[in-house]
Amino acid sequence: MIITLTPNPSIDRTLVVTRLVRGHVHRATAEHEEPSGKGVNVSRALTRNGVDSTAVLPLGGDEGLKLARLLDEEGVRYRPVRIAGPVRVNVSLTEPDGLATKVNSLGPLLSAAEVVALTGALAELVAAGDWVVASGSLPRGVEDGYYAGLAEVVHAAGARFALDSSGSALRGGLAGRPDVIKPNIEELEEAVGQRVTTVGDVVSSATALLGRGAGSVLVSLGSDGALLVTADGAWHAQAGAVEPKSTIGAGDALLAGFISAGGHGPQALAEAVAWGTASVGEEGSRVPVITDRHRRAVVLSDEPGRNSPLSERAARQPA
Ligand SMILES: Nc1ncnc2c1ncn2[C@@H]1O[C@H](COP(=O)(O)OP(=O)(O)OP(=O)(O)O)[C@@H](O)[C@H]1O
Ligand SMILES: O=P(O)(O)OC[C@@]1(O)O[C@H](CO)[C@@H](O)[C@@H]1O
Repeated sequence: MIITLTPNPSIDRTLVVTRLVRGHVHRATAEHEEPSGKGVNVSRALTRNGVDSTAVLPLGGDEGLKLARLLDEEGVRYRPVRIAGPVRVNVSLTEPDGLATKVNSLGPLLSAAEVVALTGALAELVAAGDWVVASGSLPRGVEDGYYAGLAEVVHAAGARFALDSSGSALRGGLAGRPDVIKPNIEELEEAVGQRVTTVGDVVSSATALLGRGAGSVLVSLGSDGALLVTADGAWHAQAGAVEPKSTIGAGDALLAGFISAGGHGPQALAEAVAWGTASVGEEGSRVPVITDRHRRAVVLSDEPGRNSPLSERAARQPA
């Protein structure tokens, strides 16, 4: 089974606006809400595509009740850990071209007992052969080394551990020797302290993270697809740039696809990119149904063109 753990889940509220102007009052032309947080999105994508998954998450307050109801509506299986503080609400302001401006709330402060209960809930569920995907920011009250400790619990049970986080939570998690990590370009740069502008830079930065404990590194590159870097080599997969409706949660869909296909090797990378590409065709944090059309669009290469510039970086260069 694939278990996800999201220490800081959210309700994602999307407000569609015609054009965002700083300092102005905006009237939403449409709005919707989804149950979210990175690991929750992974479980939702797996469930929507018929892959067995359980989401472990802290739930508190009226927002926690609402999140549970939204998960029930999507048929997502979850194991709630009751906490005193309310689940956060993250807001996205989305413009017609798909560009989203996002404000993520801090989330609740977890007590020491609540943190122990969260880890305990996972420890009870995990069994040999499972994958555990731990994702997202750590709420207040949870130490930077939390994901490393979680990795130890997972490995002791004979299961494998995937980590998708950022900043000090990601850096701290490397000590637990996660089997796979899934940074995007900014998270990769932040983890190695170096700017990344070409495919070659991605490979060398990801290789540095292998040296710091990661078993493999799946780097999401936005419209350039994704790179998988392991001790055995590097592979690139891409399905061609599309006009995105929303890229929120695309990285979560990518990771869901990768783990659903076994969590290692080039074929899992190709499946991951099919899921990531399908995701950008959905609004807000909605999760996609993956079809053979998405799979056929993926081009896999075992010789990534190292001098190729990253499109998202090139787009930001001064003219
Ligand atoms: N414009 C695009 N065209 C085609 N595919 C895209 C585009 N943007 C993203 N993708 C697909 O989605 C995957 C994940 O995207 P991205 O790199 O933006 O993830 P992310 O920053 O981790 O996202 P998030 O944190 O919001 O989940 C990419 O690896 C790619 O397969
Ligand atoms: O604040 P975190 O935990 O880093 O990220 C949370 C979040 O931005 O990630 C998901 C997209 O990946 C969203 O659904 C959610 O709002």
